[in-house]
Amino acid sequence: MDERAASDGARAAGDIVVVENLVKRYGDVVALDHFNLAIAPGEIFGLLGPNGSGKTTAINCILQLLTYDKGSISLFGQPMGPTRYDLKRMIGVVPQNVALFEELTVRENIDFFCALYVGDRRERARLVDEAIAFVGLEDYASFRPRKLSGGLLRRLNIACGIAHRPRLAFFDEPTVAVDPQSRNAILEGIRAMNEAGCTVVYTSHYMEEVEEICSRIMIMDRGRSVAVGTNAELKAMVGAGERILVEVAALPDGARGQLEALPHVRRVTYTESELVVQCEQGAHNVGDVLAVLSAAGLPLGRVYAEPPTLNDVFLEITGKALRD
Ligand SMILES: Nc1ncnc2c1ncn2[C@@H]1O[C@H](COP(=O)(O)OP(=O)(O)OP(=O)(O)O)[C@@H](O)[C@H]1O
Repeated sequence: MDERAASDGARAAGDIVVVENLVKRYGDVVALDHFNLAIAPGEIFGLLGPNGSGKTTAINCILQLLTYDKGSISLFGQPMGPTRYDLKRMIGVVPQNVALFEELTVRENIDFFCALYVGDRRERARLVDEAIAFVGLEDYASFRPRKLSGGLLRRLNIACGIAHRPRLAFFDEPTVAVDPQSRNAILEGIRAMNEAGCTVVYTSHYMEEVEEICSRIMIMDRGRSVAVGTNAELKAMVGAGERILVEVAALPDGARGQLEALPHVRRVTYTESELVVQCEQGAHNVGDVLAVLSAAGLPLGRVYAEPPTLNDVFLEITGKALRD
């Protein structure tokens, strides 16, 4: 992995994806607003942002599926353009919406997409077998898509996108509406692909997934990058620490004021019998919080502390939650 100053997302020599000052408008809507992105070979790079933040638009511009108003894109160190089939051949795409042929079986669907890249029939048969095994669809190879559950369809969609063994693969929200078993299979598959040398760009609005598999993460909002770094760097960037949650039937103003006055407390919220105390990084305030509540004579329910999440980072930077 490269040693760039991770928080600024600046480009480095040898980057496999470089996007500079990309602007994309749909009429009056600015979907990408001077968007910059730099990804090193070997990364699993996460694009995390709420619905409408511009993730799909960014990917579709990079792939030249959309025209854009301004900016430049290079892939594998070369300028990308609509007719750069030499570069497109090295790319795999798993689109957000499942795109398959209903009249073809699982194996035939994968073979169809793989044949767009690989002419040799024998080599293709091997690649298709590997892709089927890779997504765990061995028992369904002769099924037609209508016989498959949502999770299995997603796995087939992935196999179609990666059977030709791309050097760079884009996954656009591949786990939306899938069961936990398929979700795990998808994430494990992406990890295995990456370990075999494929650079991965992964979009999601699920922070847990991005935290789990990505080497670096860009947080997007309103068509812009608002922060870039490793999971730990992003959390350190905003100084968010543990969050203490306490079930308590009431929170009198006096107790609230005392909690807010504790030295490392950043924010106190109370809704529907749940008190949430957001602390600064490195602060361990559970004892202090409980002391205030006990002194106020408040009977407590469950008490637990959570480490900071990327939602806390998003909240600190944008003032709103990643998922409303
Ligand atoms: N074809 C289109 N015509 C008009 N506006 C569009 C079109 N596609 C996207 N947009 C708008 O551009 C912005 C970015 O959308 P985009 O789909 O790229 O976001 P996203 O982060 O991928 O969201 P999601 O997670 O919902 O896919 C949004 O405001 C969206 O409404």
